[in-house]
Amino acid sequence: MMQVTVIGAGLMGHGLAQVFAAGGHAVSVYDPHQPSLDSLRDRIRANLRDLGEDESAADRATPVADLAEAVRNADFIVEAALEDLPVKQDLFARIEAACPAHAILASNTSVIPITRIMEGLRDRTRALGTHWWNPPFLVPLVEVIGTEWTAPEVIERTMELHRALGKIPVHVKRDVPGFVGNRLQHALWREAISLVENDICDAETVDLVVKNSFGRRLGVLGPIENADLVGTDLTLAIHRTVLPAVESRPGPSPLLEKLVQEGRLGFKSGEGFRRWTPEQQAALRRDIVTTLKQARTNDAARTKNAEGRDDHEGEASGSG
Ligand SMILES: NC(=O)c1ccc[n+]([C@@H]2O[C@H](COP(=O)([O-])OP(=O)(O)OC[C@H]3O[C@@H](n4cnc5c(N)ncnc54)[C@H](O)[C@@H]3O)[C@@H](O)[C@H]2O)c1
Repeated sequence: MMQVTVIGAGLMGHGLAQVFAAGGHAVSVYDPHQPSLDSLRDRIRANLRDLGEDESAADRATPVADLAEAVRNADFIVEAALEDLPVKQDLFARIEAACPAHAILASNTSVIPITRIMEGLRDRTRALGTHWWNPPFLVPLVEVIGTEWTAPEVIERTMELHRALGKIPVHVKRDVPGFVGNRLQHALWREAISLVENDICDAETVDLVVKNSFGRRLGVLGPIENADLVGTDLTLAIHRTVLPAVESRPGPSPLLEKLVQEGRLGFKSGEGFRRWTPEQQAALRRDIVTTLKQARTNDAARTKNAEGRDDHEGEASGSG
């Protein structure tokens, strides 16, 4: 078991601390905002209760108000503070000055290149990105992003650490903005917003289309699998017609800029592209958690079935 430090006790930080603690690690959590530290264990306990898991894992997460103390004995440090480059650069400089020489340093940034965050460090071979998804205890993927300086064994040890937690770590070979997941996700959002901006359909229709068509399959059929399934020849024919027509603007949509200028910020103001009552917001949040929990149950059942098949095959070949 390792000594893990999580920097930032917000939405992602408390969830990461929960997963490491549930995995048996001792976890220190640093945040400069004392109320976030005070509520840390209660938030983790509430999540574990909701998942039907052992709440005592929360006791392995220790809030620490001093950064140097939080990282002093760490083997693995992951930062989940604000999505702000100077804040992250400053944090890693202070972390490097106080942590052991063997500790691995990771950032959970959503889209900022890891190279930019880690460029000022003395030892950049032990620094990398680990990009989790919200909620961290229900979404399995963690993108592990190396820079040109990251040592291969640091990538491998980080992949192994997350695999042992039951996560699905993937190695992103080049440190590009948005890594893999957010590039794919925001390519879709760009087109979604463009369809509304160009009055091809309304905002509600975009969501209805995605949720009731290819969105239904996405959990079991990735885009590359799908291209192979229908055939690369059909995919090529479709791309020749569709790609010249889809949005290719290199910056944000003017419609998105306008919404933000007008204070139409989505859930937090009650209106964004669409209007949202508090009841609708609560219902959507509930649906997300219910669906993700169901997906987790399905994953566990699939793994159990696969193990059962392996045992059976083993028996069959053994007796054959
Ligand atoms: N929210 C998501 O879905 C999501 C998913 C993946 C990655 N991320 C990334 O994870 C990071 C955290 O996001 P979040 O959604 O948890 O944000 P959040 O606002 O919920 O939490 C950020 C926390 O950082 C703390 N903080 C502020 N300044 C700090 C400092 N100098 N040192 C340490 N902690 C500090 C704040 O007090 C707060 O508790 C961001 O980089 C974000 O882009 C977010």
